[in-house]
Amino acid sequence: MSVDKETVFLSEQPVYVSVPQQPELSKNSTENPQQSAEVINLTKDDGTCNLAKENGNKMAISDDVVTGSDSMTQNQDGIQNPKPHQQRPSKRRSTISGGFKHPMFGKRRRRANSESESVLPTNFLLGGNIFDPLNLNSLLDEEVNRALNAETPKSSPLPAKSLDPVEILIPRDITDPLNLNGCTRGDAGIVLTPFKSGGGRRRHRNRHHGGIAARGGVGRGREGVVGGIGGTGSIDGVGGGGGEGVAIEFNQSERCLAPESESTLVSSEINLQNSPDSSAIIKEEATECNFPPKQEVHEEKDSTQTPVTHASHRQRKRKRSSSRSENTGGPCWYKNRTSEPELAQQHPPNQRGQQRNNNKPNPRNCTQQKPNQQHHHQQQQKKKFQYGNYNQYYGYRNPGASEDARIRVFKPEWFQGKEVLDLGCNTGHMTLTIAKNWRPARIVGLDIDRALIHAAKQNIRHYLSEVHALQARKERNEDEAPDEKLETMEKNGEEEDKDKETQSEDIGEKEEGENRTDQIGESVSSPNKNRLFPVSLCVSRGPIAAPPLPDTPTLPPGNFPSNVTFVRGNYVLDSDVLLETQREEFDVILCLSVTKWIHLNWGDTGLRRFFQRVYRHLRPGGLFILEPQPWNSYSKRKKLTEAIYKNYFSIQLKPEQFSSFLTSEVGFSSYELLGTPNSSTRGFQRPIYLFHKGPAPRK
Ligand SMILES: C[S@@+](CC[C@H](N)C(=O)[O-])C[C@H]1O[C@@H](n2cnc3c(N)ncnc32)[C@H](O)[C@@H]1O
Repeated sequence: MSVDKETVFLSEQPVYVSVPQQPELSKNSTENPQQSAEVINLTKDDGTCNLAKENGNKMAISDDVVTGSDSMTQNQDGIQNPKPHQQRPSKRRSTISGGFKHPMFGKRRRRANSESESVLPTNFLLGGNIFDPLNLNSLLDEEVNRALNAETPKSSPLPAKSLDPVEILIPRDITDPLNLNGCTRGDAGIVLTPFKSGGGRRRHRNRHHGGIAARGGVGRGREGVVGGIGGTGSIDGVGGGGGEGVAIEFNQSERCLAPESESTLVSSEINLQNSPDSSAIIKEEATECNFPPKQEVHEEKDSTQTPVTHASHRQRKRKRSSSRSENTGGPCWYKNRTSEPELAQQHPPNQRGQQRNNNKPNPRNCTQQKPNQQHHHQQQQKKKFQYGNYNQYYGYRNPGASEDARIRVFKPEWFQGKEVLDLGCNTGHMTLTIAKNWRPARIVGLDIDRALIHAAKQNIRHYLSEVHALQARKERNEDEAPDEKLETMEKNGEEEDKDKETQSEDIGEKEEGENRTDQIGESVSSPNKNRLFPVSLCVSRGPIAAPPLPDTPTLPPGNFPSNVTFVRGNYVLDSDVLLETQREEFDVILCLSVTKWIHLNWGDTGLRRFFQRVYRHLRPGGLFILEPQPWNSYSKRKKLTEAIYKNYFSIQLKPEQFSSFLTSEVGFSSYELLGTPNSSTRGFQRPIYLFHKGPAPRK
């Protein structure tokens, strides 16, 4: 309750009120608790007002303090206290404007119905009283508040302050807090909960990480098989010295999608949750040629559109920080959560994070790692990517899921209707782009890393969903009744006109207008509107599952996705003898940014064998597309494993000698430089060569 605002002095004389400055008030009120106490007593604990009882009906109500020599006395401390005054009840008091007039005193308004006596409220909350029912005075000043509310009526207690932090939900896009513009820009609909990192709203691991794995998480049941593409041909080589040395079996039909279940979930985690380590290393790799550090990507992609491993900047950041919190002894719940330990083990914290941790022992650490354990951990971590098997490779290579610039130096006719092998396909984005856009009769993505192959298989569905969306749009345009078509055209025209007024004349303008109309049609007026997953559900439930893969027999051969297969295997054979068994099988073989890893892991011998196998694997007239990493990029990776270290120092066949080796020793008839495609990360800007295998010799 407030002293200054509600000070009530009882006097025989009318009291006049002035308004002194606030600081004095607060001083008085705090320095003279006695005075306050008297005033506080005006309201009983039970909330009833005692004025009438104690002082009859004589009182003055001041908005501040009663002043005037006759109205002030000095107390023992020399502080002026107002003299008690008797007051004539009927005389209207002069108060400052807005001051409270006690309904019982002063000039009363005549009531129409004199029978009904006014009934004063007796119960107040939050420190309020009859003079300041809402306890607004407490807002005036911290000190005043403290003094005034030192004691409040029992019936009107102050609320106990909650110790729980207030949860604040911050929309990703402040200009579109409800994400009405669509679930674009990554996980735009996800809100942050700054205080409750451990609880509250948490990212659901299988829902909205964008991309296929997330969709896979939503999908149920067994997926269809991607056309029996494994086919009849055979890459019957035997797994080589590195990796798991598993033979590549092309004889069986390869199931392109694992049954949707745990494996899908694991995959999504691998790609979207637990990849900080990988990204850190890729980043290093991209910068290892003395290039400036990679630009951070701020563009966020539609979460429903972002395939696995096209992790957005924000996702990566989050991952990095989650990894960091783990490294720095984050809360124990992380490790205790079911399924997390396995993942944590799969993707151990990055080295830098651990070093940070070494310096600052964290008392919250659940289990402190011993130094040699940590060393082991680091070794494990390094081994993890010893083949360049980064699981966020494309996120860094093509930030924001942008187009892979390398595709521009390729010609569609090299692939159309051809049999293609993509060596070291990683999560399959290049493979899938070619499969979808250029319709090779068959394209096989091969990688040594099982998890990457699994992710690549999941990514088929993502690319397929794009195809479906395109088809749906086409169908809709065809289905549209003439009237509707006209309407749409009118709408288009209106939009374009508006655009023209406000935008500069550029060619993208019209396309944008059309797109928007498409989207409007899709979500509002289209008969097929239910094909589009509503934005609100995207936000609340995560993106819709990508379409399941169709059954092979229903698809014509060469059509996407029946033309694509992913296979796990090591392309480096165990011995040269095995080369003899290699049959011609492909028209085109891609080897993009793989040679360094072959070279480091298997040395010159392994790389030579690798090239020999490629040559033998190609049909006459075949093409070998090669993007080698430069020699100066090798040194940073030389300490990954002992074998790599040894190999690094024994390498004689440097990348700049590859072309002459391939033509003079392996047998390629000619080669050409296709170009050095631009990359936002200069470390990825590498020359790409095309080697020709000569035609079959005439018999
Ligand atoms: C740096 S990534 C390049 C990815 C892809 N070719 C591109 O540039 O778009 C290298 C890939 O080669 C794979 N790899 C390394 N050694 C391999 C081998 N012996 N056999 C098959 N794949 C291998 C790695 O797992 C990794 O995914």
